[in-house]
Amino acid sequence: MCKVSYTKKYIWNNQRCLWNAITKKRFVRSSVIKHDVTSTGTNTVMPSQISADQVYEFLHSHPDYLEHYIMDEVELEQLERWIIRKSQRLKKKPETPATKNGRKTSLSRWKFCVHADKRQMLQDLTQSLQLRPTKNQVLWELANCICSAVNADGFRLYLPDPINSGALLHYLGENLKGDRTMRQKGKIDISTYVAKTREAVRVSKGVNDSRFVPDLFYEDDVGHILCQAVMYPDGQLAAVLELWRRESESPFHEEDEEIACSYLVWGGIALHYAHLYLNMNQQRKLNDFLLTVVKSIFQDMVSMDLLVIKIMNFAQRLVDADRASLFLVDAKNQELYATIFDVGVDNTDDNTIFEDEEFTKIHTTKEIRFPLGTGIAGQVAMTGEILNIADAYADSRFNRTVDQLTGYKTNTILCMPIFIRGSVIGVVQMVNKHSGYFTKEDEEAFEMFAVYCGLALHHAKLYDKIRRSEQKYRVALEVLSYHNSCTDEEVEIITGEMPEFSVNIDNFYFNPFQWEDYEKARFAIYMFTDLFGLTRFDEQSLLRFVLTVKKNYRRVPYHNWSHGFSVAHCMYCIIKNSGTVFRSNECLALFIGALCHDLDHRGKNNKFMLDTESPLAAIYSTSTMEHHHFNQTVTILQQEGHNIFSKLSSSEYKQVLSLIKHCILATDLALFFPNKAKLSKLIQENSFSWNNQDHRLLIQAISMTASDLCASAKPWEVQVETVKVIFEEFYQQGDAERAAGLKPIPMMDRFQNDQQAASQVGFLTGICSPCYTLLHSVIPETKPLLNMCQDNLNHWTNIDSEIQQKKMKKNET
Ligand SMILES: Nc1nc2c(ncn2[C@@H]2O[C@@H]3COP(=O)(O)O[C@H]3[C@H]2O)c(=O)[nH]1
Repeated sequence: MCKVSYTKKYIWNNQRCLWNAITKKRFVRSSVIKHDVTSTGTNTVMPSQISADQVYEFLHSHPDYLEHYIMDEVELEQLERWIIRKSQRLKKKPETPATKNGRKTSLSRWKFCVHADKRQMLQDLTQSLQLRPTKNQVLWELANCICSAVNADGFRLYLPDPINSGALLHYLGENLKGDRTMRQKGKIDISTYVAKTREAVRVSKGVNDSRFVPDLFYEDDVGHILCQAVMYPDGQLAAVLELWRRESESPFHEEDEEIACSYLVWGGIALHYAHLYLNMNQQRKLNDFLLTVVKSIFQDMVSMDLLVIKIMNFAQRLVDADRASLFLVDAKNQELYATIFDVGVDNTDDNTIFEDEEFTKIHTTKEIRFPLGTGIAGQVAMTGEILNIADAYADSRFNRTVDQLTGYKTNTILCMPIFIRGSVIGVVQMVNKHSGYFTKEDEEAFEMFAVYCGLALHHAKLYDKIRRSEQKYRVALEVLSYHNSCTDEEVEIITGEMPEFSVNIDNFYFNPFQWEDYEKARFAIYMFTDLFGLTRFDEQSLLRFVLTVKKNYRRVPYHNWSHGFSVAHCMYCIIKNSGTVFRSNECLALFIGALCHDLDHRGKNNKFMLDTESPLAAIYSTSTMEHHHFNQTVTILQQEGHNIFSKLSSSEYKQVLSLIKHCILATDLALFFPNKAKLSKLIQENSFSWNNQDHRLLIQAISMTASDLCASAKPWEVQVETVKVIFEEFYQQGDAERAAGLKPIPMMDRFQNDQQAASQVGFLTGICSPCYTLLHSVIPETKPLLNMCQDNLNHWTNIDSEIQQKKMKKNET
């Protein structure tokens, strides 16, 4: 007690002395300083003069005094500045460090160590992260730094076992080894203790510590241990660092612990940022990859299998697996079979894998097949749940036969189901993680890849289906074109000299009904030749074309070959009688357009197609049938030996085809009304011009409608004959509508046939008469059409009046 108070007093006295000597006066070694001391304490005895040598001597022989002084009086920042300055001086000029028991003291070693500058340490960490960007690498570097800073002889780094919670794995710089957890009669090893408590532990051999198992010194040579927890800033355990010194060295001190601690604080931050950096990097890579995958799904439609392999390859590198396989479900046989098996790691750069077709070795085999439910893959396929297996051979579900077959040893497995529309279509398997086991993060990343695998497979299946239906479509088209094309015999029949026609067909009064179908074909060929000659056209193609067109009109009551022919005939008369108003290619389009304008008509109108949701209406929502008629025209032209335009230049061909489309679409009565309004306006304003392309298109469209409705502009007998078949077709549509649960309009209802005359009056008044009036205004030579239409209208009006009178009389009686 007495000694203690003496020491305190002694220290206090000498502190005062030193304080004055160092801080109040200029301190020059070996010089004498005159010094007036003002006493502030009653016990103080101060020498009036003190030399620098004396101070130096004093401090040298009283290191404890110096330490107390520095601890009490020197600011931490000042202390750090000294340390840095000192370490920089030492870097330039190495000094022999002070030794204690033949080795550096902990504190001095820290000062000498280059890592005393923590900035340097952070730089080193960042650099190592760039070289090997893994979290474990940062920890490894950090451990090396601390080991060097506290002058430990070695260290062991333990990482939390991702699968076995609470257990640790020994990290050897590259890989993880074994389960570190050791338990013995309620005791655990040091690292597990530190992991659990997060307390730092300093212990030396021979010291019996009841907290740990006795075999804590795993190597004979290890004499002292300093074990500390490495934490993330969020308080999670990143690792446990176990530093050790040989038995011959001094034990770890509190300072060593503090040094390590200070490094660990910085290291924890570095680790946190490393984590962010890695995450960001990985996310960027992932985004780039997924973008490429999606692009590839839409662009490389044909190579979807390759895409699946690429996806797997990327996933494989992401989870660091040695092998990857894809098994597909064979639902019929309740089996799984390997389509992609044993894909090795591909080391190509992520950006190049999509350019390199031969990027990976792929073994595809159908020989690896096993029942659903067998093995890990079978289990996943059955349950649809992910399996992460740390030790395949210890798992009873593991199917060893595949290993026996391949000679490859499976240790760890990550197996994921692939779903398409809620059902498992296959499983993708990652085998043997290069270090340790597949983690929760691996599972999450892999899950997303399984989704993309599913997407790619789904697309592969869809494209396969499309390819197959394309082939089927081709076959169907071949069959169809065989049956829908004219035969050589048919061509033979109409080949040769055109017979002399006893009638003058160049007139609007011509009755198409009096001729047989073949004769109509002959007339059609004649009209074409008459209009265009045969110098620009191949005769054989023309024969085949006309005969095939004839064949492609269905045997419906009205919209049949007769109708097609009579419309072409009317157009022929318009062209013939209108002089040179239409240009050659326009005539070509008008005539061929008229001949083909109702190809493959089914006797039902556009509204019916829409109402009954026919596939045609799904393809063309407006002018449904007219689009189809044009398509049929093109299809016939494309058949072998049918292209009547083969001698035209490509620009002429394009122009004629585009005009044909315009002409055929114009036969949709829905388009007549706007066309009528436009042309009426032009005529009223007297601004119609044959030099204006739009006006020309307009009059072509009106000419098509006029030809299409020519039955109403024929002599009365022809009109009556035609109306019979028109209404028969209308009634058939009405019947079909009724059968489909729809209510037919009165005109199409066979039970309201007394409406025919009234309907004709309406039709001729509202549509036909305005059409021929307009046509007559622009092409006066079409006057007969207008006249006949007017005649027919008068007939129908009279008939309708009679019917109305009869009805009225009937009602009166
Ligand atoms: N009511 C009535 N409609 C007709 C007559 N002639 C043609 N049509 C209709 O007019 C339409 C013109 O285009 P489509 O040939 O497709 O179908 C035709 C028929 O629906 C007719 O004399 N009377």
